[in-house]
Amino acid sequence: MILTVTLNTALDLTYRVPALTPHASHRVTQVIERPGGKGLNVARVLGALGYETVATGFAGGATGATLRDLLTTTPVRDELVETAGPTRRTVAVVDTASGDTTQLNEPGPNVTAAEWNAFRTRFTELLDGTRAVALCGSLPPGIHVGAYAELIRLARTAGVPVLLDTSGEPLRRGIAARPDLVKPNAEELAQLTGAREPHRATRDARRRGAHAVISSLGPEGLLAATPEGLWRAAPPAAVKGNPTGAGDSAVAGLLSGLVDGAPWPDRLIRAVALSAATVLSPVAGEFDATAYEELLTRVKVSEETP
Ligand SMILES: O=P(O)(O)OC[C@@]1(O)O[C@H](CO)[C@@H](O)[C@@H]1O
Repeated sequence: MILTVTLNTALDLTYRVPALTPHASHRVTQVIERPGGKGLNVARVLGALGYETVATGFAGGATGATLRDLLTTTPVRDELVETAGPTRRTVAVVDTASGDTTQLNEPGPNVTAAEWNAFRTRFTELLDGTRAVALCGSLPPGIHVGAYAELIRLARTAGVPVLLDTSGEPLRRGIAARPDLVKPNAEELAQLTGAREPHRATRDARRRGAHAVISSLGPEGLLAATPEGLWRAAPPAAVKGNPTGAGDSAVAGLLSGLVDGAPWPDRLIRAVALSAATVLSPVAGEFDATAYEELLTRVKVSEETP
């Protein structure tokens, strides 16, 4: 079983408008509602690929109830812990004319110390029988910045490989707890290391404690610094669409490769193919299955000199 953690789950709304203009009023031509937050997207992609997947984190209020209702329509097992505060909403506004997406993320509920303790107990129980765990997304208010570092230590004690995908101070502290994998994007990596050049930033992030660092370079694919070598993986051509959730699908690809014991180049091919196939689908947490199968044969991986 693969476990995903989303401490700040979200009811994701995707709005499509003909053309987004600042200071103007818009008619929304399409509304899509999905259970979201980065870890839930990862879980939904893994579930669609046929992996037994469990999602934990927090959910509360009317938005939390809707999110949990929607989750029952997916293969993902719901192990979310109830909060008194309501789950946030996020809005992705897709501009049909330009193809660009604008993202608006609410901060999330104020999680209490008692709720955090209940979550930690559930997380520790779930680690028994878990083959890999992913910790994903922002922290809701009330959760301490070292929360991911704490969960990484619990996973490591239980002998479960752990992947971290977050940003800012939670990423800095999390890396120091020595996760097996981190997947920052180029901007998050630059903020963490102060280095803009991707090779330098990726190597620097590894020195801070992560066993392997997979940096997403947007349409240019992934750069991976691992104990076995340095690789670059890229899609055959840039894909146009909604990039929301592309990074989460890359995480799903990396986790599927990890639990299958696939070599690094294969893991990267899956991650890039899933990521591109997600850009081609209208919403995060879903992918174009036909494009995915085709991309698996066309993603290019090259070994780089350190
Ligand atoms: O505020 P966070 O947790 O960093 O990001 C939340 C979020 O924008 O990320 C996903 C795309 O990766 C969306 O589905 C989701 O709601």
